Amino acid sequence: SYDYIVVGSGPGGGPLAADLARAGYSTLLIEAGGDEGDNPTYADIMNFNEAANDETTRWDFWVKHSDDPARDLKFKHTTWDTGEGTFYVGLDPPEGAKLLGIQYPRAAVLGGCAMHNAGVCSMPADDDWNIVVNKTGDTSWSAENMRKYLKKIEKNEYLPPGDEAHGYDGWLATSVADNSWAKNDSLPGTRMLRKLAKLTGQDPDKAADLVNRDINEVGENVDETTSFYNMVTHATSKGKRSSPNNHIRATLADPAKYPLTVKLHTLVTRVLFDNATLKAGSTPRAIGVEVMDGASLYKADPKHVPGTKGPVSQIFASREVIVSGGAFNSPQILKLSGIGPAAELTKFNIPVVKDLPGVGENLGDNYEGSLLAMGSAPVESGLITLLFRTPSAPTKKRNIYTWCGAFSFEGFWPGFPTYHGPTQYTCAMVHMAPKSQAGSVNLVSADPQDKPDINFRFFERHGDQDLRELVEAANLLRQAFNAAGEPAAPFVEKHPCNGDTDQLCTDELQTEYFKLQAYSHHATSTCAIGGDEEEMAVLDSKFRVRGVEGLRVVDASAFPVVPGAFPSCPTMMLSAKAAEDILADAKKKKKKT
Ligand SMILES: Cc1cc2nc3c(=O)[nH]c(=O)nc-3n(C[C@H](O)[C@H](O)[C@H](O)COP(=O)(O)OP(=O)(O)OC[C@H]3O[C@@H](n4cnc5c(N)ncnc54)[C@H](O)[C@@H]3O)c2cc1C
Repeated sequence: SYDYIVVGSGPGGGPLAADLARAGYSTLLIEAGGDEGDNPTYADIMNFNEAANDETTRWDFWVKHSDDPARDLKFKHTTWDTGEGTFYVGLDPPEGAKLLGIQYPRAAVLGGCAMHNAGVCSMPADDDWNIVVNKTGDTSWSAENMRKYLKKIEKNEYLPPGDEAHGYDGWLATSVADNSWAKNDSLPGTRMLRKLAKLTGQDPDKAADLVNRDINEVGENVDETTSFYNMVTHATSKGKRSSPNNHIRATLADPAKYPLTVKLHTLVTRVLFDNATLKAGSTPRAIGVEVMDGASLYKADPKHVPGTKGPVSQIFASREVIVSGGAFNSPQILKLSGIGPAAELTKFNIPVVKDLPGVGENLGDNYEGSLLAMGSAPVESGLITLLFRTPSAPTKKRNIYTWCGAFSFEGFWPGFPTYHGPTQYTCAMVHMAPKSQAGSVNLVSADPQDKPDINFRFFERHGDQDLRELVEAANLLRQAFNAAGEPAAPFVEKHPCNGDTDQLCTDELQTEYFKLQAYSHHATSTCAIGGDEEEMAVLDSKFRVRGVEGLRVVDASAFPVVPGAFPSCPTMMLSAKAAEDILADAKKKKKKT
């Protein structure tokens, strides 16, 4: 038995387990994957695409983008199982191929998806934190207060010490790229940068300095500021990935001081409750978890061998169980444990412990799309990172995070990305603050090895508006391409408008393109924090599962709305906050006894 059991070692659960152990509590961290911290595919941040494709850790979720199968079949990276041990990706599958869906990779490994992601570290808009204050009245969620958690975890390697907005002694290294290329006026990329400056109301002569601006700065009207920035990554300045894996390992390195135990290759199948608390009129109390031991037991793992099971056992926690399986797995674990919409649980003969209709609902994600064009010659340039607001955005806040460079990024499928040749040039776009969070994660059975059914229902609510904003962004970015000048220009666009076949690049054509081809990889909000009066609230502001004792959810599923453009660093901040909240409760309980 342990004081705490944490399920899942990603940005939500990993740092939390380490922090609880560092506070002296015996903590068990259970992770379905292994530890690849020393594997260069994961340790070197530049290998992020290889990492996301790697079978060692990959969990494949095959998701839907809508309730309309015919619409989803038009997604050009729809993936099929050929039955011959290979995938077919595209619109014209071979006969007999079995439809899998749209790939949504996750990493089952110590450190979670922070071990295969690109490491982009970006603060959300203040409103994305403040919404929790507005919903729950808990002022500890104010953007101002949340900054202290970045300061606590960050080991900033890109600003001189003393910057009030940042931390320098934490476990999470942050760094930026060398953007000195922008000072070279003869580069095609620099000419594009200057053009983009003009298009977005910035001074072209200041662009070479602005590309070094701190994207995680604080200040007046930051969220309304259109500007170039330097992209921050959670990696060291030497290119080594920094993630919860580092914090966990550093904690394990001193077992005499920190009582942390990590159990790898273990699938948590459900949360256990004290039977005495399951009677009518009592509040159910979580007392532990049931686990199945073994690697590759979950069917999202491409290495899973059908029919394989592992020995099942029970592990107990004297204080609390914390579920941190991520936006797909946390709601699945809760539902398998009897916490979720009663009708869905009953359908699968799962005894209802607590009827909570919000579990697995409210799934949100940023819409992503890209403008890809082929130059006439390779485009010499570094990355241009720009945050801007498109004209029809309903608030004054910037709504697009874009990064442009000589790469291609068109979403996810087995073997992504496509290399289009040395002249490829892309502006990748993250559309922030999506106005629809109508997605869901639903059980397909009561079998914990099964993957759930995941449907994002893209553009279901206010979709026309979000699509308009994406088209506006593409129209603006397109104007910068040919500013590159010869020999890089002229460019032939591949999408959203296909320069080889489309006579006219209309807004209608682009709207249709983004509606069918948008993709995403920042899923959140399926066990959302909400106010006492909100029927769909799953958690209170202290991460406690409503109506249950001894159980919290701490990961990206707790955010009521998608936090800004990139959720990894915000989730690690949320984790640090959860540790503080849990330890404060533990202190209170100690005083009482
Ligand atoms: C390809 C890709 C690239 C990305 N790039 C970026 C980026 O550059 N910047 C950014 O900010 N965000 C990025 N993200 C998103 C970001 O990494 C996630 O939002 C973040 O990792 C979420 O953290 P989490 O703790 O909620 O979940 P996860 O990171 O998914 O961690 C959950 C952990 O729980 C484990 N687990 C799940 N179920 C069980 C179970 N039943 N038993 C035991 N263990 C279990 C999993 O194995 C996993 O390790 C990317 C995501 C992907 C997929």
